[in-house]
Amino acid sequence: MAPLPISSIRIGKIDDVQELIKSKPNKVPERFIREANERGVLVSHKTHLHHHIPVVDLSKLSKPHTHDDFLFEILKLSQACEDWGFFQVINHGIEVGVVEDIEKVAKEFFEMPLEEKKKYPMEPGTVQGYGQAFIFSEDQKLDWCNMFALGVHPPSIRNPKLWPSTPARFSENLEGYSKEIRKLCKRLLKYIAISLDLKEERFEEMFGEAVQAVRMNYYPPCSRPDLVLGLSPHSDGSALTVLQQSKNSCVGLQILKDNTWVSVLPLPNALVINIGDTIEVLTNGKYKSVEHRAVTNRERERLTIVTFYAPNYEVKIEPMGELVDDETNPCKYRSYNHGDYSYHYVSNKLQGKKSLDFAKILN
Ligand SMILES: COC(=O)C(/C=C/C1=C(C)CCCC1(C)C)=C/O[C@H]1C=C(C)C(=O)O1
Ligand SMILES: O=C(O)CCC(=O)C(=O)O
Ligand SMILES: [Fe+2]
Repeated sequence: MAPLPISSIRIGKIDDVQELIKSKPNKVPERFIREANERGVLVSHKTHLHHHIPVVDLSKLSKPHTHDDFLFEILKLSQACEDWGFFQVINHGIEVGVVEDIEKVAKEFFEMPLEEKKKYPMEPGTVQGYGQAFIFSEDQKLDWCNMFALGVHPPSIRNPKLWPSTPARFSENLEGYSKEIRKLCKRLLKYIAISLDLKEERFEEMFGEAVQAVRMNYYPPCSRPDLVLGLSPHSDGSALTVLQQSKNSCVGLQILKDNTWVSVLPLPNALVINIGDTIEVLTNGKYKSVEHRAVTNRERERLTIVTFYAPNYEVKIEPMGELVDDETNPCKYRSYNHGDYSYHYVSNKLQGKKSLDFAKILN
């Protein structure tokens, strides 16, 4: 995917939030302060409600005791994808060591001095490297977050200069982790296909050599979490996203459910999965990519490791014939090439579900 034309992008000075809190722990610069309506008290008493999004036990799908157990879990999965766009998976089969190892190097990376991290810069108009993504103007508000993003698969999307030499085991741990997450995504897509009454391999066959990218998000504590956002509201452009929260993580992820921001309570050893825009389009809107955001904490830092899994850039995306009916369920999205959607997604700021307007058929 070509970088955006840099000459036209002026993004102003971007303060590194980790450095900010070292020098002025109680100061929140104007550029981080959101308008009251953006901070998101959307509705009533339910705001800040902690909620367990649906929990899917993958061992009940891979090694069910009975066929009914299998069907019950598939039903849970399909309800989660339809009603929430989010679920947590437990008993996912990824070894604790693999999860711990990636968390360790991600943490060590963010703890390095700024000069070291700046060796891997996210240049304006690109999405890989260390910095803040999705900033396209000088007056755009900033998120209270430092990011480090890398394309992982296929190798052609990698920028090897951005793979850090320190921490020493960073690349090795990321390779091992990404292989496991890739296997998990393939399994999940298989179960999602079953839940839609499609043949198991439907997505895998369609996706070709799937694109996989990782983004590590580090949210330092903020003295005024009520004024800032850790990550602006957005839906993910991927097919599936896998989010790992660091061990004993505080709450931070919120999803928009019935016009209310609902906090997701981290569960030990679970991974959070969400449906991306691509599955929404493929299922003609049956499974939803749901808007979400991250908020910060006054005392505690938070680290998340996020994998975006998507079809190959060459793949044509459109609602699947099996899920469209001209009479009862007409096509809601046009067809497009996933590479074009990726380009569109990364050329625009995070703004709720606006990116998906690219594909919507407006009546
Ligand atoms: C900061 O990056 C993102 O938030 C992001 C980008 C992912 C990507 C890379 C880091 C390098 C390779 C390209 C790709 C765009 C996948 C989000 O990813 C979403 C957005 C789309 C579209 C997608 O497929 O995943
Ligand atoms: O860090 C989080 O809780 C949310 C991250 C996220 O939504 C993303 O990286 O796309
Ligand atoms: Fe996201």
